[in-house]
Amino acid sequence: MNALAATNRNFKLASRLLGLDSKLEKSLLIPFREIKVECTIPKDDGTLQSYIGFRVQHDNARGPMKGGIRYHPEVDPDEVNALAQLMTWKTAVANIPYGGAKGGIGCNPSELSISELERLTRVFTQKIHDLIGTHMDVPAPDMGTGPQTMAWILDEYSKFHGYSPAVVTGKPIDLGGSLGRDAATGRGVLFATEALLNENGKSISGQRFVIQGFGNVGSWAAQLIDEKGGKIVAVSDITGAIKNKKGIDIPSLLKYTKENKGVKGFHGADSIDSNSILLEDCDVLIPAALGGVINRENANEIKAKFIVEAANHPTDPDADEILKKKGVVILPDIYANSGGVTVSYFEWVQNIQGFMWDEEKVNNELKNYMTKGFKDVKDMCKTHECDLRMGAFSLGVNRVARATVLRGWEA
Ligand SMILES: NC(=O)C1=CN([C@@H]2O[C@H](COP(=O)(O)OP(=O)(O)OC[C@H]3O[C@@H](n4cnc5c(N)ncnc54)[C@H](O)[C@@H]3O)[C@@H](O)[C@H]2O)C=CC1
Ligand SMILES: O=C(O)CCC(=O)C(=O)O
Repeated sequence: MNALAATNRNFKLASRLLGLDSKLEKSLLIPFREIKVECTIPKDDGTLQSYIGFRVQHDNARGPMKGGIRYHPEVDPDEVNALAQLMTWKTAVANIPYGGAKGGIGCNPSELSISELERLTRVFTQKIHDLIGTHMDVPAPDMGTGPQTMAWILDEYSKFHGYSPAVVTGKPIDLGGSLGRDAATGRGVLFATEALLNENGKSISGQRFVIQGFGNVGSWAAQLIDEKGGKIVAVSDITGAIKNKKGIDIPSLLKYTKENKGVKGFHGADSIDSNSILLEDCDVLIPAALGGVINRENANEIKAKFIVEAANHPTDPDADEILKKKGVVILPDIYANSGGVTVSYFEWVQNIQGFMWDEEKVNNELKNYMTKGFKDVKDMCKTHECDLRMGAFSLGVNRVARATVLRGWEA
């Protein structure tokens, strides 16, 4: 099932649980605005190359639209639409005053030089600068982008609108980025996993983890889980997959991946087939890369007891059904990976106040939000007698529906 069909399906199930008016349901599904722009840049060899950039602004009932920008060859309009919609429910689940958006450029960032990436980012910003802004739509990093990408957007945007640090989050600290934002999604995954395991009478220490993806989210989650005594038995990224039943030495792997640009060839573990990473024996599986990776083809073979969705929409609805029957508990993306956008919110607040928080305050506040989010999701599960995904969707959809109605919706 494609990402948009899967996200729409989950939304509709939640809408039925809540008994939403059918016209309101339809209106909540339709994006506020979809932007598609042509971005042509000169490559380093002087030839011209064109790319397509997208920004889907899904909903702004609760505040400015918010969400990352992804650079990946598989970026397409349906996927960006789905990701933008997920941001709307995610910011509502986190209870931060934002709507949802997502953007992306169909490109392979590993095949572009730094100066080509800079030109592409600046052209994209020139094309969308009138449609983003501190109180309109605030981009952030996602797959294939990072603090440097945000710095270029900030600089290009500021040429048109004056210096505007709060137009993007996930910036370098020197440009007003927040302490703790780099680690925030991984740290949020840690807090979310702790909440789930504690509820099931377990703790991080002593559990075996498998992580797919070792970029920003996966590597921070691995580091923080390792520090808490969790045993990470397998890890993969685009270069390959590795396994060590006794537990991978994560500090050494972090050092190795910095020097070698991937996990492939790491000596402290055996190389395994990348396709089998999700099927490895473990207690907690953390997909932290692409969407749709857990599907009807492999769900039956998954051995984990818990899945914590660090990636966006890693599990499609067919797999949800299969895993539910197997008794696997899934902590859904719109709660589990909300630590990133929550600290983005703290960054935006700091920029607007012109006052910088210390890292301890950021991490403590993040823990408060993640703990409250888990309780709110569980309360919805109790009210509607549903699983965690529907608990999170009904929580998010209900908050957005209430804001929409208060702002003047009439059926
Ligand atoms: N960066 C953030 O703050 C947030 C990211 N996310 C989600 O987390 C996921 C990962 O994002 P980031 O870590 O930021 O991206 P990233 O670009 O820093 O890292 C992506 C990782 O996935 C790996 N990867 C790519 N294709 C793969 C494949 N076919 N098999 C195995 N690994 C593969 C890459 O090698 C890399 O290790 C995405 O789904 C993103 O939407 C969600 C919330 C916030
Ligand atoms: O930090 C943000 O604003 C957005 C992060 C994001 O794109 C996501 O949560 O999927």
